[in-house]
Amino acid sequence: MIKIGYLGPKGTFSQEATLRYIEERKIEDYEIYEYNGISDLIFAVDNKEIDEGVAPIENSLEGAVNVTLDILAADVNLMIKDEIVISIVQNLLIKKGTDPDKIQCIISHPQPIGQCRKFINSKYPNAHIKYVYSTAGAAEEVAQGDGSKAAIGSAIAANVYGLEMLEKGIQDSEINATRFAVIARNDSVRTGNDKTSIVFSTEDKPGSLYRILDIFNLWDINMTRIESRPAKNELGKYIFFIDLLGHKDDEDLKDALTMVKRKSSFYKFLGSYPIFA
Ligand SMILES: O=C(O)C(=O)C[C@]1(C(=O)O)C=C[C@@H](O)C=C1
Repeated sequence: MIKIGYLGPKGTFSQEATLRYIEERKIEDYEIYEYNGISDLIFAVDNKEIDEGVAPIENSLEGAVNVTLDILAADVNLMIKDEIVISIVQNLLIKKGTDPDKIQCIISHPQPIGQCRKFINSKYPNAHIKYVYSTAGAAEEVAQGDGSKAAIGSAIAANVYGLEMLEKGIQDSEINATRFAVIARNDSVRTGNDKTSIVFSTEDKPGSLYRILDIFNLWDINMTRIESRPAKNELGKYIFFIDLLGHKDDEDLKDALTMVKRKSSFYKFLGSYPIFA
């Protein structure tokens, strides 16, 4: 039996991604666990409370989910064993029967607030913005409120908390997708259609990042993502997250990673896993 966790409460996009993962990978024997924050979720995998955590890692409009990247790089020794991509439609949710003109506060997770920046600025430029841990948590708060608050979240959350969808599809672009990483204590075996994630930092010398990227060029390895985050020890120092096509057991990728490890001042392997089709 696999214990799978996600960012709750019910009605989050993380729940949708988790159900999609279970269906896609035909997982039959499982138990579901809900967490109030992404960090709680990842630490629950680390301390073996659960086996796998489905955590958002990047969104096509708002970019990286920093908390997921930072914890994977610095705080745990876990791996990505799978990925799921779902389309995200954001809606403005209000308490049923309340006056939309009375909205003074918009509540959501920071990612959806960022995904709906244009909508908020044009329609509710004076609203107070309140950040909470998840879209479903925001919906729950609106359901319990006096009608002065609106949440940004999914149609499922509207349903779960009995809210009205005042405006549908309010994200800045119709194309909006979030990639979730399935975080576990081990990664996955080679399927022939895989991706590999690593994080590293380079020495503070001219051309050091270039020399690492050139390894992928020489081995003809396709890079699908590069993201930098502060190294957190000094302003101007960074760590780099890179996704590559291939599996750690592919000869070329294995050789390339050995070289990267040698040329970097910090290196951590984050897992090989099947590409979400
Ligand atoms: O709040 C939720 O519904 C979540 O599942 C979190 C989260 C995120 O952190 O990116 C997941 C997908 C969407 O991009 C918006 C919010």
